[in-house]
Amino acid sequence: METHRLVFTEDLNPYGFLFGGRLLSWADEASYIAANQDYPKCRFVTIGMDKVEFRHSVKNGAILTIVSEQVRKGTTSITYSVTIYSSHESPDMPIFTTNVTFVNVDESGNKRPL
Ligand SMILES: CCCCCCCCCCCCCCCC(=O)SCCNC(=O)CCNC(=O)[C@H](O)C(C)(C)COP(=O)(O)OP(=O)(O)OC[C@H]1O[C@@H](n2cnc3c(N)ncnc32)[C@H](O)[C@@H]1OP(=O)(O)O
Repeated sequence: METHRLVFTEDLNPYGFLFGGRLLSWADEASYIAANQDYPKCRFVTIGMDKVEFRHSVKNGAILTIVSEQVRKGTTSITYSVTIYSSHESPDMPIFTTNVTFVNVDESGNKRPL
């Protein structure tokens, strides 16, 4: 699944670049939407995100492309890779990558098979 975000002033940190927490939130949300589309009957919560590194600062006005793809299916969990590109950088050079894992839970919050 591919989605986009436009970086606004309210997304920036005090130095004038995109706040890292906002990027993590968008990565989580995009992969959640992908998982929800792939498994519409499941109720997913995020259990973990792999190591994250911020090696490219992102400026105001950048259009981000967020690509989420399923990379692993377990018993109760599902993992999505998230790759983010910026319109201010080369189109073949991601500015951020990680994996996000979700667990399928019941109405009481207990894990259950996919
Ligand atoms: C009525 C109204 C309806 C409204 C409808 C609205 C719909 C609109 C919804 C929007 C919603 C957005 C959703 C956002 C997503 C959150 O923001 S969720 C909020 C943050 N997350 C949480 O609160 C989850 C808290 N964690 C937990 O409750 C428990 O850890 C869980 C999830 C029940 C799992 O139980 P556990 O005993 O800790 O799990 P455990 O057996 O260790 O591992 C379970 C699986 O996870 C894997 N795993 C464990 N740790 C890790 C790790 N660190 N990394 C990767 N995998 C791991 C295990 O390998 C295992 O996989 P399987 O082999 O079964 O496939």
